Amino acid sequence: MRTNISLEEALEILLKESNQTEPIHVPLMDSLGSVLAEEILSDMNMPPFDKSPLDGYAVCSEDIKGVSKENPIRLNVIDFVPAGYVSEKTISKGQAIRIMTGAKIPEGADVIIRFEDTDFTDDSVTIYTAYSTGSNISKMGEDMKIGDSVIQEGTVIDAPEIGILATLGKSFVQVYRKPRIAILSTGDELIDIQQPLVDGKIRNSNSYTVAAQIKKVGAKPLMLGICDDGIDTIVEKLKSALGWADMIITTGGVSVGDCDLVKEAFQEAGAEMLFWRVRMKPGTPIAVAKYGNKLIFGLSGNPAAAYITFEQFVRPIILKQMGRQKYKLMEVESILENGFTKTSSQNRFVRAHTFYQDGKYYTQFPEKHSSGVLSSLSGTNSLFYVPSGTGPHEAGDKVKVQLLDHPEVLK
Ligand SMILES: Nc1nc2c(c(=O)[nH]1)N[C@H]1C(S)=C(S)[C@@H](COP(=O)(O)OP(=O)(O)OC[C@H]3O[C@@H](n4cnc5c(N)ncnc54)[C@H](O)[C@@H]3O)O[C@H]1N2
Ligand code: MOO
Ligand SMILES: [Mg+2]
Repeated sequence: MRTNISLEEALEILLKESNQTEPIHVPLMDSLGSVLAEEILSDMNMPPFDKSPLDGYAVCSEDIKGVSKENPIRLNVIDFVPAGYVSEKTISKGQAIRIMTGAKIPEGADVIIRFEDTDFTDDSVTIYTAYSTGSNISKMGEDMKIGDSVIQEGTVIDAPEIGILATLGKSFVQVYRKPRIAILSTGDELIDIQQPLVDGKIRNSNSYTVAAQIKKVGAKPLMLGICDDGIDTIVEKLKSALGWADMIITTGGVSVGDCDLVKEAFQEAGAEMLFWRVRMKPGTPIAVAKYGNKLIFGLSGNPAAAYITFEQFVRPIILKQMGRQKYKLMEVESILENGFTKTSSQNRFVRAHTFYQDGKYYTQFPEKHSSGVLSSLSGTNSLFYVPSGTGPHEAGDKVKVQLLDHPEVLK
């Protein structure tokens, strides 16, 4: 087992040990946010027929050659065709068909003239401008042609992709499966959130925070609840979860305390330790093991440490497993709104709120930022990164900030 490794080493080990899930077929609407595991070829032309992009009149360009305001032409209107219908008439010399946006162009017509450029009665239309052949016609296949590769494998399915797949009639789509992730909170001091507080105990918040983080990344959390600090209980819970979970996340019990037996439990359950302790604050005592191709993360019990190490290590691994090619948090240069008085001997992540104004990012951070404090995480959307050996920082300093939850992760 490696110990006291750098952030970069930890991430490198994890990325090497993580595998993409297998492709599965899911109903179209369940594919939102997943990565497409197939190339989508169009098996149709879109639009499937030449269609009108305007409400107006379908005419033949020959008929309106040379017309002008001074020399207009009057055509007989022989039919009316709304979208969704097909005119059975063919336009001959001197004739026009009243047509609505989205309707198929009638036989014999090669130009559409919008209402605003005509004068019309029930059975005639007067045209004052000449248009060349093909004007105002949406050609068959102008959006997609048969055989076009319209969505590449590896694309993250967002609303436009859902629309394209719907256009092509795909009610099921092949995507990389969302990993199932078991969450176990360890600690004799923990009680369920429905329980009243008892002296010496606290409610289990970590399971909920981590489950929410997993959901936000797009994977499937399953809370195993609370488990005491006894090694046998932890091993039993781990073994049962290893049967169905793709990944297990535990919180608590990874430091050096007498009751911190989670690392030992990982090994007792048959897993091989990959590393313990990363040179970062908060979250130093993170422990990671592997069981076959499944990763088991032992996050610190301190709520902010668990939250931040999830963002640094678990989130990119889940994204990679789901087939994402971009899984790193977006990092920007930002101007500090308040000072940070600490010098840091460790790489430190400070919870922060970052906003964008007039072309620049600005960052503020709350007063309370110790790893046991959860409340001040509310409203934060970023992490101010203080590399070891740097600081203190003054208001106005330009610093590096990681944006959590940035839409960039979607692509
Ligand atoms: N002698 C040393 N003591 C500690 C060190 C050290 O290096 N030497 N490291 C400290 C650091 S840093 C951290 S971080 C914590 C990590 O502790 P553990 O991962 O072992 O976690 P626990 O001891 O179980 O709990 C820590 C803290 O978090 C609370 N907790 C635990 N689970 C939950 C939960 N599900 N929901 C809410 N809060 C939870 C727990 O009650 C403790 O207060 O170790 C330091 N100690
Ligand atoms: O690593 Mo701990 O989370 O610093 O307090
Ligand atoms: Mg402990």
